[in-house]
Amino acid sequence: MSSNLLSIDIYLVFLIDIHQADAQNTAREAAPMTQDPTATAEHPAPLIPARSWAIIDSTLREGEQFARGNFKTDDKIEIARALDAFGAEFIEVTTPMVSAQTHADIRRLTGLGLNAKFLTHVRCHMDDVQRAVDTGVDGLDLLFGTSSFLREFSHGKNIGQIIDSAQQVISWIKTNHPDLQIRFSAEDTFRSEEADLMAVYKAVSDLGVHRVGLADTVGVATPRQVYTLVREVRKVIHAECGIEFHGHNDTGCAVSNAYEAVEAGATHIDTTILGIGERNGITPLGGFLARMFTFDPQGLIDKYNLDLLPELDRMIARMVDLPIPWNNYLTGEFAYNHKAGMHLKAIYLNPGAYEAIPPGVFGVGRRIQAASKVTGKHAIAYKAREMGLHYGEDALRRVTDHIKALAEHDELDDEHLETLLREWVSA
Ligand SMILES: CC(=O)SCCNC(=O)CCNC(=O)[C@H](O)C(C)(C)COP(=O)(O)OP(=O)(O)OC[C@H]1O[C@@H](n2cnc3c(N)ncnc32)[C@H](O)[C@@H]1OP(=O)(O)O
Ligand SMILES: O=C(O)CCC(=O)C(=O)O
Ligand SMILES: [Mg+2]
Repeated sequence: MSSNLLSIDIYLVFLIDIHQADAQNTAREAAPMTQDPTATAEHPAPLIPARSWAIIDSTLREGEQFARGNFKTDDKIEIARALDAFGAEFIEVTTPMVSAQTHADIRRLTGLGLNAKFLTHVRCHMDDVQRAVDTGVDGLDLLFGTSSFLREFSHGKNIGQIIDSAQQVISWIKTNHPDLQIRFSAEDTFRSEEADLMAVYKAVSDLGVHRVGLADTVGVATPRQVYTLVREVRKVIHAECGIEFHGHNDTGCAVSNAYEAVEAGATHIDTTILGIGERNGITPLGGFLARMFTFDPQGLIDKYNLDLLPELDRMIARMVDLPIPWNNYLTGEFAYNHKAGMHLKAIYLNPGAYEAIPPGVFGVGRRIQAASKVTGKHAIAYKAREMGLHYGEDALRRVTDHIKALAEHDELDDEHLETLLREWVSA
């Protein structure tokens, strides 16, 4: 055989280089956030620290409103345990008003002794709240639609009546169940009048709710609108009152909108695993984490067991009997597929050249697709070296061109490429 065998040492050094580059990529620091009092010159604060926001995962509430979300008791327990193992701070469950079985399931879930706090999503109505308080949840997520659409076609109440109901319900909870967290959300926030919203948010904040919610119920808000409104709401509520954002994905902005909400000061973001929910769903857990990872990698690594994300996505895909989308954030089949020659040259030297987030952190691997018409000589040389083969410059050019020409007509898989490279050397 005429090729020089690449020694195992060189091969290992090469692999280690890739892993070191991954680690550097993970630990790279984002721009400093000047208003963070803990920041120092040596340890500048990340742009958006992960400790400034929490996840309210609503797979067991919004996710039950997904076309194929019909979770049985055992499914709910599996989902809750998996979210808890992942480190989700809050788990939102459906209202106990749905059925006696749902009521019993919530009690079962809250009895599991998990670290995550359970919240149940209920209408702003005494019947619902009284049914919810004996389920063992940590908090109640109240809502009332404030847009003219929902005032006219859903519940028929005006803003004054909404505030009166909120007062009755919130006062009752605070008097009778002072340990419960209370959140009040203005459903369809982004199609509501700003003056109405401010009146409602100020009233419920004065009544002592722990969080107010902004809901982009039909997925119509733009990132700039979300940013602006969160800032405005901040001005009328008490300093200790949190802000939650819930965003649908009808116009493809659910992740961007959640990010803008956090940037503007939101403290809680609603997500579901794989983004399942009414219509085409809400902010997906994985997509939101991918977005936020780039600002504070270490903060996310400290807060969550990120490498469990693929298991969460697989679990929900199995339960709703759908595949994980091929282009899903982080866990899609091709989310870390590298193919073009110019990319492959750089990726072998440092994966960070074409990856914003190291896949290993989220428990996924990358795929190098070296055999295609868009490949290049560096990729072929690397692939050959992995196999212990070495080509001179002319031979490398020729074998590369041969592979490119073949790939114009045929799909070449790894096995085919390896056979071809081996035969080329011994020919
Ligand atoms: C955008 C969202 O995702 S909001 C959350 C949606 N979640 C759900 O709907 C939970 C699942 N729902 C259910 O199981 C049922 O709809 C129930 C048990 C809540 C109510 O069932 P029903 O009594 O049969 O009423 P139905 O669902 O047909 O109508 C909704 C009722 O809620 C009322 N309503 C709507 N929003 C609110 C609110 N925020 N606060 C109080 N009442 C409300 C409506 O006025 C209507 O009551 P009405 O018949 O007295 O006018
Ligand atoms: O309660 C909320 O804030 C959100 C309710 C909801 O699912 C929505 O408005 O889309
Ligand atoms: Mg929703």
